[in-house]
Amino acid sequence: MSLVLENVDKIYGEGSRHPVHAVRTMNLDIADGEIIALLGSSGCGKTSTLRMVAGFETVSHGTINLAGRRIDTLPPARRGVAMAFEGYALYPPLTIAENIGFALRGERRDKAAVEQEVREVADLLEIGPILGRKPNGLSGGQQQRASLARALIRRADLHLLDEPMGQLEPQLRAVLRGRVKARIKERGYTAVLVTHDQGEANAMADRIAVMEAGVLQQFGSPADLRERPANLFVGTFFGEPPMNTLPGRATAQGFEALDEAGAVALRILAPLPPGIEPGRDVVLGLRPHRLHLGTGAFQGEVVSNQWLGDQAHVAIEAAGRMLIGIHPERFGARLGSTVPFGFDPADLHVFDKASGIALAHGAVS
Ligand SMILES: Nc1ncnc2c1ncn2[C@@H]1O[C@H](COP(=O)(O)OP(=O)(O)OP(=O)(O)O)[C@@H](O)[C@H]1O
Repeated sequence: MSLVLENVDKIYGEGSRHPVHAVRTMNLDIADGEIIALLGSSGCGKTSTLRMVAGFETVSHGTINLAGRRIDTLPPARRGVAMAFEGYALYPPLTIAENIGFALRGERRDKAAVEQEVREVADLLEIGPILGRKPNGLSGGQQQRASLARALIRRADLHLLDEPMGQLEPQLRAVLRGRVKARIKERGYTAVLVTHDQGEANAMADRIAVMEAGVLQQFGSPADLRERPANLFVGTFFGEPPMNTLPGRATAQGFEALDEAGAVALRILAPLPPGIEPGRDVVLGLRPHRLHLGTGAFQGEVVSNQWLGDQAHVAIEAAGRMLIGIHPERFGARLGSTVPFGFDPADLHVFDKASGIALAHGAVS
């Protein structure tokens, strides 16, 4: 069901001497059947946001609506929300199967049908063999999957998943991401996933809400965030390795990238995108896979050259800055050697230097 957060704030200790403003004027409009991820570094406010939706934290200001009904004033049990939370305890006296099936209790379902559904969701999460065991003595990863199974088995208006696979090994996590996503989509659930792992957000979410310091920076599809980052924070936070950045200035002929002393280090000849006037202080952004190594108008010194098995990551020092380029094959250049490099100005992202707001993507046509 659709979930709408309107002007939501979370202030811990409001009115006290040291209030913490954890979430600031958050607006999110999530469509029925959509999976979204709240993505950001530790302390950015994603868990606080999720806990307000679940009802474990009060909303300081603003409203939350689920399926057109206001829920922020309701107790958690009446919100129609299923949750898998880090440390969201399983009941110790019950077996894992009973813990998972417990969620279906109120639904007056046939016992055999419940058992079959428990078995199915347990197989999906690779915990079939531990269904008869009690939570104590199980690994963190097993308990986490049981908690996730308990949430996924419920037909709720909304599913909230807080770092649901954080304790699993990378390989298992990669397999389960796909399965969990398929299950959510098959059932038409709406889900909010909290993660600090952009790989997970990319793999599972239709849209990603990037947060920093309690503020929503951008809410868009993974492709939007990659190709049209709203600001310099999203540009450098999202994408691996991070976007290269070059402080510079717009000129009548294009852009000048400046070194740390403020001297012109690179001249990029290109017509200015509309809305950017000569003299504007900017930061130019270039994704590493758009930096061409071994060819181009510029020169840089190789400071590292790593072959990752399927691509090379090469760091070069140019314009007094460190730039990273991705090369699809081994790049045969020694450390300390000087190599040509270049890029298409159409691949540049241009940000306003003072505010960080994006001015243009694909600097020229
Ligand atoms: N109960 C609380 N009382 C006071 N401050 C809190 C409380 N819970 C969280 N905070 C603060 O609110 C801010 C946001 O925390 P939150 O847990 O929402 O971030 P997060 O992005 O989920 O981080 P993490 O990934 O580490 O869980 C942080 O500064 C945190 O210290």
